[in-house]
Amino acid sequence: MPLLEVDHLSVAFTQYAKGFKQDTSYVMNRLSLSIDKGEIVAVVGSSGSGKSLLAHAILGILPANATVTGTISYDGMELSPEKQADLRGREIALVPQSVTYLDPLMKVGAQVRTSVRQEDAVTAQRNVFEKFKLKAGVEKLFPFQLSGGMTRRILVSTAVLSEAELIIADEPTPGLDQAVMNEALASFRELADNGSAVMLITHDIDAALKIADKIAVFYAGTTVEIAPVQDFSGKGERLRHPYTKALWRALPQNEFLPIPGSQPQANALPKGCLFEPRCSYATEDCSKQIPVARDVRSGMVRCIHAT
Ligand SMILES: Nc1ncnc2c1ncn2[C@@H]1O[C@H](COP(=O)(O)OP(=O)(O)OP(=O)(O)O)[C@@H](O)[C@H]1O
Ligand code: NI
Repeated sequence: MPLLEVDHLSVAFTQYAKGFKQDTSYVMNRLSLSIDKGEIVAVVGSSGSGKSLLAHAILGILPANATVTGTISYDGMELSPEKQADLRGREIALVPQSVTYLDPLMKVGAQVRTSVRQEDAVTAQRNVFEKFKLKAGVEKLFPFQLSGGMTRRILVSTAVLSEAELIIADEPTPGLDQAVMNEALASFRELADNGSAVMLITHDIDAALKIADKIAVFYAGTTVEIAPVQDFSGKGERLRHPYTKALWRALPQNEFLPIPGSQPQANALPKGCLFEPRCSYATEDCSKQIPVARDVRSGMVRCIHAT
């Protein structure tokens, strides 16, 4: 049984437009994803594809104007808002994408120690700070005295020390130098190897490939493919979805070929396959309806042509 199971999750936002008119945009559509204990699933996809929304939906911290349908189960139990509040920060830890999550009025050392479960919180905190090259004096600083990179290292330290069962890291590496970034990635791998489940949200496919077991590819609010990391090799022959293949070929070390066009906006989604307008393999059937998620070669794909 997976530790986390997201099934047919949809999120819509209702906003008041001019006058009393309501405007609803469907930003996440029937998204399914699961993570086992001991596993790292990397979530990749362009800006606005719904990665942070998924993280916030799992933690139960979406804004009040969001309407959610579908289910999120944790350890076999469907999550309710009460249950989410109970698990948050204890069993489920978030490394937030925004660095504004720290308490501005509390010194960072003390702040990080509130999530430590071990007996000697001070020693545990100091060891992790040292690992992430945060100097001895840093624990006495307030959040406003930190650089962006330092703040991110502190957020990662908090998650590492929490010993949470599920760690959701939303873009944890921007602003980190190569050595610290490798240290952070290694820490996530270590947490998984010790039995936690890790969701790593990132733009950095290279980083994802270094430590993840599976890669989930998001496009316009849904997963178009979930593939084992091993499938990201060669010319991408083993990948299932044309978008994933295109992402792989767009990497500098491969052909560096960009994909023409752009991801559709939530209020103007195509009727059929969301990638159809940009897909070089598209046929007439592709624009008829959204392809269902299918299991193909120990992965998942939403493309009627995938084999
Ligand atoms: N409170 C909100 N009201 C309306 N729309 C929202 C709200 N929050 C997010 N959205 C929309 O939901 C979509 C997905 O946003 P999300 O933050 O999940 O993207 P992302 O994949 O995390 O992007 P990035 O890589 O830039 O972090 C975007 O189109 C965004 O504009
Ligand atoms: Ni995001």
